[in-house]
Amino acid sequence: MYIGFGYDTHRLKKGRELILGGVKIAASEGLDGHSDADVLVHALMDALLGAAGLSDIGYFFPDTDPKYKDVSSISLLESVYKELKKQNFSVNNVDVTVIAEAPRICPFIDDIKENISKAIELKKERIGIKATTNEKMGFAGRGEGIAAAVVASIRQGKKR
Ligand SMILES: Nc1ccn([C@@H]2O[C@H](COP(=O)(O)O)[C@@H](O)[C@H]2O)c(=O)n1
Ligand SMILES: C[C@@]1(CO)OP(=O)(O)OP(=O)(O)OC[C@H]1O
Repeated sequence: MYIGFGYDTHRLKKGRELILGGVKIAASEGLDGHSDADVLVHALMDALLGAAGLSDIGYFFPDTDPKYKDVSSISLLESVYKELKKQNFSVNNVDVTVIAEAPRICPFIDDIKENISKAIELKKERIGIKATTNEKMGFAGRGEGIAAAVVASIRQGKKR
């Protein structure tokens, strides 16, 4: 069994859509980035790549490549999962924490789980999604951005 950790942050900006875990969330600002800036999925990809000893998302999807402009991060997650499968890895479980002062993430957790479940062939029961505010402290607390931290466990061999 292998464990990986991923962490990412993106700045909030007016005129951008807010996409978290592949779910479009109505909000006055969205996350800024070269891609769709889905901070949750970025942290998840890094956790999976880290567990597999496979570098990071910047290595696989450089932000200088026009191919990734506004790309759906869920589609990148599918590619990451393909890389893992090539090396005979399967995912045991993933545990996600989103740090956001707003909006509330709770109502979207089931849809987020659904998207992740499809992308990495993992039962929804093995996907943890949580959210916390930063109690108004720091960049997340001031509403300047959103952060996500993910722990993932993978194994080499057949899926259970
Ligand atoms: N963006 C967020 C932040 C929090 N929640 C939910 O509220 C609970 C309390 O948050 P605290 O930061 O005050 O501990 C948290 O456990 C989540 O259930 C949320 O949905 N979205
Ligand atoms: C997936 C990528 C692709 O440009 O997304 P970005 O929106 O640039 O986000 P960041 O987390 O700064 O870097 C990861 C990139 O590889």
